[in-house]
Amino acid sequence: MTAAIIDGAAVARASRARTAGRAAAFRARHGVAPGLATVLVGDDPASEVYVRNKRRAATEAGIADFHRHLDARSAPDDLAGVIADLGADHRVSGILLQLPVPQHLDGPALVDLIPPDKDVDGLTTLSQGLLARGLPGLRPCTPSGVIELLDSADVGLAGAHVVVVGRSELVGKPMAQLLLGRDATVTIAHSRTRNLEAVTREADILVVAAGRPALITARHVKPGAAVIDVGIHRTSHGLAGDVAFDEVSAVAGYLTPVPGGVGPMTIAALLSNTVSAAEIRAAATESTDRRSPHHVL
Ligand SMILES: Nc1nc2c(c(=O)[nH]1)N[C@@H](CN(C=O)c1ccc(C(=O)N[C@@H](CCC(=O)O)C(=O)O)cc1)CN2
Repeated sequence: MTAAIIDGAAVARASRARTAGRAAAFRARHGVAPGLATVLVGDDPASEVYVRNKRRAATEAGIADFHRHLDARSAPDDLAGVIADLGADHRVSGILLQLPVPQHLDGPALVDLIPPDKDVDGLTTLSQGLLARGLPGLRPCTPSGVIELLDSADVGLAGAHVVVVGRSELVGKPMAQLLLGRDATVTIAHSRTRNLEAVTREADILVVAAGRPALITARHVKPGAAVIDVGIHRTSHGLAGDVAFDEVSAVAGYLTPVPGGVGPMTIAALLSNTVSAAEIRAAATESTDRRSPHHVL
């Protein structure tokens, strides 16, 4: 068997085109574009690439760019001030703090300073709680992108056994919650899981976000399973994922490549969340205006 390769770059392009249409409609109706603020602290080269790509994709989709770049030695208060300013700025629909932040800063605490209605990364404690409760809210980008990839390939989720390898706040945990919301049977495996191979071989769908290059080999995969590789590593041979692509493609039914798989979907989901945040805020403002005494008169 040779796996069908799920082309994340193509699915992301289609998603971004839909988002651009929504951004144009928003602008036509409200006279202002949705705005995305990217906050980068320090000069980690990979983070610089990701933020540059996010800003370029946002601009191409008709989303206004509000970027802040802070020195690696910035104090927590400096960052808190920047986030507060962006939170109060009506032109800014969404704010993201690029992760990881330098070690002396508390990333989760800083993320929690982002106002919930501008949390386009879906990473604040409130957004994650809403997701866990199945309530409406902005969802984390990479897990949303994975769901969109699976849907694009018509891989059924309801009743499927999905094994998620990795338990990070960024991917593993919210991934499991989103899958539960789609009626999948979900197992989370992690670095302390015994006999990983036996666990992953049970999966109809295997989502790997372990942060270890080539962790998943052909032996870990049930024939015909869908394998989604969230990992991204810069190796001497170029970019690679958590999945040994060549050998797994001989066993799996579906497989995502690295690059060109989940990564582009993360950015597509971010843009979609940004326009959603703008739409939700505008609708809330309109309904407040309708209830104000001026409109009654
Ligand atoms: N605030 C956040 N920080 C981080 C997130 C996140 O979702 N929010 N995720 C990752 C990194 N990330 C987004 O920031 C990200 C990673 C990879 C890609 C991507 O498009 N990858 C390309 C290859 C690009 C390259 O490196 O040359 C691909 O896989 O094809 C986009 C976004 C950690 N931090």
